Amino acid sequence: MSTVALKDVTKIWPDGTYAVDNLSLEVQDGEFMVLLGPSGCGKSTVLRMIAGLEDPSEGEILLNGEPVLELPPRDRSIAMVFQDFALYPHMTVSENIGFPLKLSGVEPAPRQDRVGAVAGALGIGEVLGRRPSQLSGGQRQRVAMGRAIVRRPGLFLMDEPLSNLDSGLRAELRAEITSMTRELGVTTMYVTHDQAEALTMADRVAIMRKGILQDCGTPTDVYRRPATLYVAAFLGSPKMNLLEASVYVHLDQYIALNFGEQTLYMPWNDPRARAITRYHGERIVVGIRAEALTPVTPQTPGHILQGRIRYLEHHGHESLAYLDIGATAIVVDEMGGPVQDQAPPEGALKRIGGALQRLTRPAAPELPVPPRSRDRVSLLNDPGRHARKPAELAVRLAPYPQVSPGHPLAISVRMEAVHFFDERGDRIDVGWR
Ligand SMILES: Nc1ncnc2c1ncn2[C@@H]1O[C@H](COP(=O)(O)OP(=O)(O)OP(=O)(O)O)[C@@H](O)[C@H]1O
Repeated sequence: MSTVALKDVTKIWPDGTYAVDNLSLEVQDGEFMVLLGPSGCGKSTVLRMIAGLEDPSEGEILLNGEPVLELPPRDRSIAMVFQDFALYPHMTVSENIGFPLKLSGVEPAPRQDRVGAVAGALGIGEVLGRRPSQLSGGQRQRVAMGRAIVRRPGLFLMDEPLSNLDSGLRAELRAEITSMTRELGVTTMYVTHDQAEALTMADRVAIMRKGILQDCGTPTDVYRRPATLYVAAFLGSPKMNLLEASVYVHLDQYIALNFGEQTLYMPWNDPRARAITRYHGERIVVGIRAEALTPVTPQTPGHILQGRIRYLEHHGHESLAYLDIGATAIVVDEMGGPVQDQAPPEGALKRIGGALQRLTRPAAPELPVPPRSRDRVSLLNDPGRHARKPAELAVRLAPYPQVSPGHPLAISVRMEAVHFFDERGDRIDVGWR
């Protein structure tokens, strides 16, 4: 039995960098929790604090309900596997896996039994007598996992364990890791920047950006109802269409979402209508995934956008059309660098609250400093703070469709699958999850 709880955990490096900012997260017994986010967002630092390799600057970490910050790493019943694992080159696979048991004084016979069982579960029972140099990359990673798991830890921490492997092997090991950890019932925290890995492996996914937790839920939750604009932009391929819209409320009738040249009308009986009423006369971000869009004949009634194909991408099993619809797209910064509290250098490019800004003056007081606890500032109302560009609406088409760039295309929008975000990037919706 092993549970993990992080309470208001912050890690500030000596240079002032916030690697992790006020993180609270609970992992249930036997759960497979994936920490997902771009490079530098603080994922590894979270694992290292749980393992006891780093101390938090603030906050509390509990294992099985007990505070562990005073406990040295070896007493935490944790096993960790990294991207760059090191096996002992002069030892056989069997000796490598059994080494932690030997260190803790387990007799050779039971040791051999446990090594055999773990190697069998990992599909490396046939190579127990080989040395690491005689193994493939995938086999070596399995040995590293075997060595970590053989002590039957309460908690398994994995930091991008598959990132050095080729894509075929990654997919294969993905399935093996999840079935192994579920079979053993061991609580697992798994770090990756690969959304496919996160969505296929996790019971729940925690998505981080610049040290701040953005969302946490099942893969279906975070994909279908992302809590923030950032999560909406980060998950999914093709990327979610994020369009700037002006809101006009016609009480008891409908809400008009104006994209510049075109308007969608949300009926008044839509459960989200009341929440959007607050934004009358303001701009919001409307998020539409490609799967919520269907090409239709031009005169089809309903929620229709008229567009013109700008370019096509053929992916074999489908084609993607990118349409000019006369709208403006919001570009969300995906960089995962931590929040810097220092004044940036003159003329530097600094990303603030999801936006890219060229700073012409060095004066820190004039900078729009994001609120410390919430890395969000207005995305829409200050032209200096966000990137916008003409929208290219991504739409799925059949493979090799009979259309070409320049072709007009009418698109039906499934309104119930549309997402709404406010100027700070928070989801607009009531009781949404
Ligand atoms: N020992 C350290 N001293 C100072 N800064 C550090 C230290 N370790 C990490 N950082 C910084 O803290 C931030 C978070 O790093 P961390 O390794 O946790 O990110 P990550 O999300 O795991 O990234 P990656 O996927 O690239 O490993 C980064 O900006 C990193 O440069």
